[in-house]
Amino acid sequence: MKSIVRIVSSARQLTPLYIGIIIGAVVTTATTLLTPFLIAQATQTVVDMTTGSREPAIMPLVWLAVILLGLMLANSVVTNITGYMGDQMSSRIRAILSHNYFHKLLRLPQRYYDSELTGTIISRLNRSITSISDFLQVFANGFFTTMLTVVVVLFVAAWHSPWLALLLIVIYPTFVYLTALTSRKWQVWERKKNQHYDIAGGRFAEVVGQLRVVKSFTTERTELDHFDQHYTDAVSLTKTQSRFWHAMDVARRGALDVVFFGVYLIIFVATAQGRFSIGSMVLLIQLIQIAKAPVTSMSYYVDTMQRAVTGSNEYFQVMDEADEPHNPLEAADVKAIEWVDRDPIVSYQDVSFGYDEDRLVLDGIDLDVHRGERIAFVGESGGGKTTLVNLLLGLYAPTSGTITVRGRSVTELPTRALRQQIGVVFQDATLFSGTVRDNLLYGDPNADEEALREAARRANALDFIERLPDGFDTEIGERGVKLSGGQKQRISVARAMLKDAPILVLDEATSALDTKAERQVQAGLEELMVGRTSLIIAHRLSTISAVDRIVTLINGRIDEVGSPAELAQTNGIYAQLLALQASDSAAGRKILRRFGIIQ
Ligand SMILES: Nc1ncnc2c1ncn2[C@@H]1O[C@H](COP(=O)(O)OP(=O)(O)OP(=O)(O)O)[C@@H](O)[C@H]1O
Repeated sequence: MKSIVRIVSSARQLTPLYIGIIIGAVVTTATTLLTPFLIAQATQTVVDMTTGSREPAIMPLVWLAVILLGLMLANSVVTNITGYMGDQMSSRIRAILSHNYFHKLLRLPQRYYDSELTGTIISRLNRSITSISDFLQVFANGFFTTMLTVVVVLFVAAWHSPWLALLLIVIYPTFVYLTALTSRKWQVWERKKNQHYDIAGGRFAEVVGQLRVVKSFTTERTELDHFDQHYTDAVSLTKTQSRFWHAMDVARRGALDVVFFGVYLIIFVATAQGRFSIGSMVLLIQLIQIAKAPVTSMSYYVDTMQRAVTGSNEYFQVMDEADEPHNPLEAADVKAIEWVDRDPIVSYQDVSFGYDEDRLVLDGIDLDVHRGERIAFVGESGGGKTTLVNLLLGLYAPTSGTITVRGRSVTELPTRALRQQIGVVFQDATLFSGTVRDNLLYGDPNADEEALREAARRANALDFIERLPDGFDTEIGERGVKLSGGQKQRISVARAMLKDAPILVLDEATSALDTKAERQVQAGLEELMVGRTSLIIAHRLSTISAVDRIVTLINGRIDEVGSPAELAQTNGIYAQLLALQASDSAAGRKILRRFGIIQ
């Protein structure tokens, strides 16, 4: 319940709508509640006229009918105005909650995503937000109406008979108590069901995103079976959950029916004994009918509320995760940062790091990268090359030691300012759906047509872009599926070119390309590296033969640092890999593969 209060207060700007809906609901209820009084009045008038205790006349009855019409019309209008406000509230609350959730996800550290599936994150968002907005709408429309109805019915009942009122007073809390008793158990099942939906949803998104892999391994059936299993489990949990809920509901309503039996009995007997007039009887019966509605719809309220409680708990579980140390959405005043532009531009000082507490991936790394230098990392696959770069980008903080960029510690720099200094070309050219232009503008949203063309030209991409059906405006599909590997890479090189950062990280992708495509991408990369400091994660010995220095890593430690010519002579990893590449033996290829040098 606390979490629902948190949700409502996090959307405080909707207060006028909340109030409008409450007022609307109260007016609607008032018009509904006045109707029985008028009908009772009309009934009594007719009875009095037919029994001769009043002069027969049409006009009083016409007036009563006209007032009834007025009430009904008012009811229709106000109901619809309230409905309109309810729609507004629910869509705005959806917008606010979704914004906050996405905003939060963009601020969460990389570590959070290491153990979460994208599909799970999405299905959790949809479920929690739908349940919360549904509840708020039901609550705003229903709660105050119910309270008002209950109060009016109790007063009118007490006016006629204290026993009647007493019976009714017992009903409401008993019903709420019985419902709450079953609710806790219901929620446990609901959480379990949601876990199944989340796992299935997570896998679903992963499979759809990598359908080529699934098709090539012909695992469609297995994937579908796993998916179905989660839904089958959820269905069987629902059976138990729903059977329990409805059995309890029968018990609750049964108890209620007994009480109403008593209420009706009192009314009938009292009227027969002449203690209530016919008009009073008609009034009371109608009011009891109205009073019954909130009690029976209470199950629905509680049901919606339960979903909202579970949903909002899940929502806040994400919202309460710790952010990245520096909010990457904060517009950092890059100009205000005092960079120390002396050599080295990047420095690792005794840096150690492990993703898990008990295993170091990097151990005591000391390395200075000089301005304008090209430096390549060579090491066994899983040896920590990407991790070195992850730390540089501030995606993870070193366990110990310091990394500086332009003289400033990475962990102390605003994330935005740090990442604006570093351009990255990822191994799997990570493009987005949309046009070629959209993807290039990702590097610099303000780039003009000329700048786009120039970057594309230098990245060796202009020719093929111009041959695309709509040139720069060609849609490239999800993650760029409509382009070849080499084309995607060249666009991602052009994108990095437009970002124009002084430091470059190249996670070499050329190993996945054929020789021609590799040459084209390599030419683009050469252009990109001009005038920048480049850190290259090497997957090809040929492409790193021209770097300034090579760093070899063994077991998370630096083994050797030197120029390609120097290292070719030392009999270290690099020299051995060169020799293996020349020999072309099967054993040699295996080792090269281990070093990620060949596929
Ligand atoms: N997000 C992560 N969570 C836990 N462990 C990780 C994570 N990323 C990498 N590792 C582990 O850290 C080690 C170093 O990984 P890293 O990606 O830095 O290697 P690499 O040298 O870049 O490998 P490759 O050349 O194959 O890309 C590996 O043992 C890997 O299993």
